[in-house]
Formats: sequence, C-alpha cells, structure tokens
Amino acid sequence: MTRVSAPETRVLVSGATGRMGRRVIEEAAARDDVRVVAGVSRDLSGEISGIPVEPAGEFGVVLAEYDPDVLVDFSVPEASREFVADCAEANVACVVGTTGFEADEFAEDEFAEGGEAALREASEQVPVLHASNFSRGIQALLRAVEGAVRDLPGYDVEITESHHRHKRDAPSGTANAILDRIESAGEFGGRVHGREGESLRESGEIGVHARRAGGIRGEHELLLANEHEELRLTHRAGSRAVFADGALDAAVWLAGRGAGRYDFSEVVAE
Ligand SMILES: NC(=O)C1=CN([C@@H]2O[C@H](COP(=O)(O)OP(=O)(O)OC[C@H]3O[C@@H](n4cnc5c(N)ncnc54)[C@H](OP(=O)(O)O)[C@@H]3O)[C@@H](O)[C@H]2O)C=CC1
Ligand SMILES: O=C(O)C1=N[C@H](C(=O)O)C[C@H](O)C1
Repeated sequence: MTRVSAPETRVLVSGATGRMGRRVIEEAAARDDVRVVAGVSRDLSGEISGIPVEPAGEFGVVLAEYDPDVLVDFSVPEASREFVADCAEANVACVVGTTGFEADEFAEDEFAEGGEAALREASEQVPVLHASNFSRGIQALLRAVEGAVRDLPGYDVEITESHHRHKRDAPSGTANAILDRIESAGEFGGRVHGREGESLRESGEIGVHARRAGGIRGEHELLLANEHEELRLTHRAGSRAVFADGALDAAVWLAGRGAGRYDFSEVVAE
C-alpha cells in the first residue's frame, strides 16, 4: 500500500537574519511537515543554512516567485505591517511573532474592533495568527493567571519580565498579554511601570518590571501576595527553539484555513 503523506507547508521567513528568524530556519530543517522556501532581509542577499535570502524591499516579488503558504514573521512592527499587507494581497497566511506594537494594538477587542489596521485588514482576506509568545508553557501560564487572579481577589499583583540585553521593546509582548488576562479576570486600578522616589503602592495597581541583561531567553513571573502568603507563577524559556517550533506548528495549523483572526491557544488545543 502506498502511504500518502501530508504535503509540507511552504514557509517564507521575514526577519530571517535575526535571532528568531535564524532559529525558525534551523528548526524547520529538522521537521518534515514544513519547508522554508526563502527568507527576506534588508541587508543580506545570499543564504542562511542553505535557504535563499531575498531583499525585503522586493517583498511582493519574493511572494510571487516563491509562492509560500504562510509567512512567519519575527521582525519589527513597522516592517511587519507592510509584510502582512502584501501577504493579504497575495493570498498568503500570516503567523506574526513580532512584539512591540503600540499599546493595545493587539488587544483582543482592539484587533476585532479597529486597533491594528494592518492585521485587521489582512485578516479580512487571509488567515492571520499573532502571538507574543509561541511557547506552550506560556499558554498554560495564561490560563493559570486567570484562575489565580479570580481565586485571590484583593491580592497585590506584580509582573517581572527578564530578557536579553538586545531586546528593543518593554515591557515584553508576553507581559502585556499577561496584563490583559489579569485585567479581564479582576478589578484593578492602573499599571505602574517601575517605581522610584515617593511611590507608595496603591490598592489595585499592577506593578510591571522589565529587566534586560546578558542573553536571557525570556522569563516571566507573576506575583500575587497579601500580608500572609505569596503565590509566584514563573515561566522560563530555556531556548529560542521553543518559540520557533511553536511558530512552525502555528504555520502548519494555519495553512489552508479561511480568512480571519486566529489565536495560538487554538493551535495548542489540538
Ligand atoms: N512571539 C514569540 O514567541 C517571540 C517573539 N519575539 C519577537 O520577535 C521579534 C524579533 O526578535 P529577534 O529575532 O530577537 O530580533 P532581531 O533584532 O534579532 O531580528 C529582527 C530582524 O528584523 C529585521 N528588520 C529589522 N528592521 C527591519 C525593517 N525595517 N524592515 C525589514 N526587516 C527589518 C532585521 O533583519 P535585517 O536587518 O536583515 O533586515 C532583523 O534580523 C521581536 O519583536 C521579539 O520580541 C522573539 C522571540 C519569541
Ligand atoms: O524578544 C524576545 O526575545 C522575546 N520576545 C517575546 C516577548 O516580547 O514577549 C517573547 C519571548 O519572551 C522572547
């Protein structure tokens, strides 16, 4: 009997020369369900691990030439918006891992009702999945956050995230996603980013702290405390492979779906 295997998902990587782009290319090489057909970069024309890298400035031409099923984007917001708009025109699905968009651009209601124009518009024509964190552990953390906040009303809430010294945006996209979950699960005042000088903690505020040092891949801790006890929920990424593989899982899952906005929790649930 001849065994018919599922076709590989053809992936184009934007931000291909970056820490994540390179890792996506490396991880894809070890899988048989995806194939990176090309990467794009502003500066490099050549190859990364045998994969052709084409000019980002000719993105539309690259889409036509390589005919990918899915774009996997780990770049910067200003570039990501353009890539996604071009993909919508070319009927290419989009998995976006880039963070650092304007506050609330990607908040769930904002996306649906008018926040991030490029993603919203693209999702009317092609499937679009944006996640600030493609690790499965963070998906579990997000669910745990909701339960903890609901179960511990009135507890003080603080988030600390730690990343490598090259990270451009703060707080991290993941910290923002955790903040959104906290605020949807309970009644809180405002977000307070760091503290200095006269800064007595007010009831209901959520403290947010960003550390940048060395090569830390990504750590997020949620602390809930009252006078008598502390609960700490911590996630630590040991390698960028966890993000790259999650994004590739999302690409395989997204290929062939109808236009719309999708969430990484749907990928993890299957
Ligand atoms: N969702 C998730 O799970 C994760 C998300 N991230 C996010 O992914 C993003 C990238 O992270 P990382 O790989 O560490 O960053 P890097 O700085 O290493 O890479 C970013 C890449 O984007 C490209 N780029 C930068 N500016 C432009 C531009 N104007 N036009 C086109 N391309 C551009 C650069 O390539 P070149 O200069 O060659 O064009 C660069 O290689 C960040 O937003 C980060 O927060 C990171 C890890 C996990
Ligand atoms: O820039 C990074 O490295 C990471 N960015 C993402 C974020 O901003 O949340 C995810 C992960 O923590 C690594």
